[in-house]
Amino acid sequence: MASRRTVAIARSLSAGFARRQIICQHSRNPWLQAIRAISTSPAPTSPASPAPSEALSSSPASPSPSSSSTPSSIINKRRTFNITKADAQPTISKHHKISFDDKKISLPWEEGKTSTFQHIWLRDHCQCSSCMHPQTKQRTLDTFSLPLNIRPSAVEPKDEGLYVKWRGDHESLYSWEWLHRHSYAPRLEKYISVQRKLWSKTDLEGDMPVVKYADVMESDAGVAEWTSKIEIYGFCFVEGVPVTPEATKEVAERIAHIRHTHYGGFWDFTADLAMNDMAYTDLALPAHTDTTYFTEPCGLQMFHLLEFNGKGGESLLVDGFRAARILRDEKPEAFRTLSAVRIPTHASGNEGVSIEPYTPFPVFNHHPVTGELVQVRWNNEDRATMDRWGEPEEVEKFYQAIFEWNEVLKRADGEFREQLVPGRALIFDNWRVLHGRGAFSGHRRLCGAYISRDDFHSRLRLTNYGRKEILMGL
Ligand SMILES: C[N+](C)(C)CCCC[C@H](N)C(=O)O
Ligand SMILES: O=C(O)CCC(=O)C(=O)O
Ligand SMILES: [Fe+2]
Repeated sequence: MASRRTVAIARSLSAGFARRQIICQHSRNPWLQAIRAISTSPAPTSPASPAPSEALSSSPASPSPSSSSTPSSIINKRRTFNITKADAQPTISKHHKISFDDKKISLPWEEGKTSTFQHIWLRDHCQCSSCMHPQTKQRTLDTFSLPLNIRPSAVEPKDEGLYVKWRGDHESLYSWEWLHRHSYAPRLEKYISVQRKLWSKTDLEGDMPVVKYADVMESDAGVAEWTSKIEIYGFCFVEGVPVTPEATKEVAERIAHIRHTHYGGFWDFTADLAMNDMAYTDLALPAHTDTTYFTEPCGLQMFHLLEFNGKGGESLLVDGFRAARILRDEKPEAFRTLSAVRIPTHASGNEGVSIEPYTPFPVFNHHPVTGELVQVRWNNEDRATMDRWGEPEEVEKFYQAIFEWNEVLKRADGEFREQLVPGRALIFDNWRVLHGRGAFSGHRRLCGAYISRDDFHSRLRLTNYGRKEILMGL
């Protein structure tokens, strides 16, 4: 645990060349203190480079058994998953005075903590309609017209919030809730958000994420339920979808516009190699995530089986975040390797298409500040030639790691298998859940679409928390 500013220089296992990354851990800032650069940490031999288990301790990939209870915010009591705040409206202390010096304002909260805000920061974040465009919510204030040493001439608590009169006469009013929410010194973590449920096959028995077509089509409350289930479980079925590509497309578009790729927008395909990709064959596809060859892989993927007259073709889902946690716990070395080694990928089966990301990415991608696992990218079929290594041992180490990862992915208790059926569409989070299908014979027609992660996230938050709540957090 870093008690002062620590700079850890981690030599990563990157395929190709020795990269150096500087990871700063600043003890006084709880946000930065959480920095755990898993993806670049060397073996946990020095105290400055935490073991993965420690580093992921607050992440969705590793809820500790004791903290796995579902927050009340996501219990589906009323069909929507409204956020609830741990606290009532924040109030300012009656016994302590708001004060300011030449640098900052100090705000003592009733709960006993005191937030300090520097003047330049506060003035720059003025919420008034001449500093922030009331319709576009963009900053219209010319930040650079402010004196860097700006100071208030008066500060006063009002019912609605903190009133500040600035030298030079501008007036600002910041609501208590906004101030509490954005307190950075210290950060006041009071707001709960959706927590994921990592699942095994048996966890899903009796707890299957399903929504009704009519609910999703009729109201945003239906979409709130749908998107939150996708967020919590990493996938969700939609029951009762009319068996046409048109109706399926409309369902997908209840979340957001479709992401076009070289496969088109909304796709509708059979095993005819219309596109040169194994998806368009009757071959088996082991668990994978799609579009690992994009700089930003598609966020959601939807499938709806329209026709099937044959044998086999069963679908497979595996919770990649749960599998990552298992690997981290059982084979930490493999987990570290796959958090660091960058795997080149490509899509080049089709004439006129040769796609690769701007840089190769590792299998496990972590939030750069919190260290939490945010994205799994894994498609062994689309892995390109790996011809950039440091030490020769890195090659063996890499193969060891992907063999161990493959073994975890193929454990029966993590595999949820189900035959898709017309009328029951499947949507899943392609950054978390891996999918596959068995080999098949006969005629099989599948349609579906991709949706970008950011568009999904926007819809998830707006339908579940409401615009007012979202804007307050910006
Ligand atoms: C979904 N759709 C049939 C359009 C394409 C499937 C693409 C599969 C590809 N190998 C990948 O991993 O991206
Ligand atoms: O055929 C299927 O069920 C899925 C194929 C696949 O992985 C894909 O289209 O991305
Ligand atoms: Fe796929």
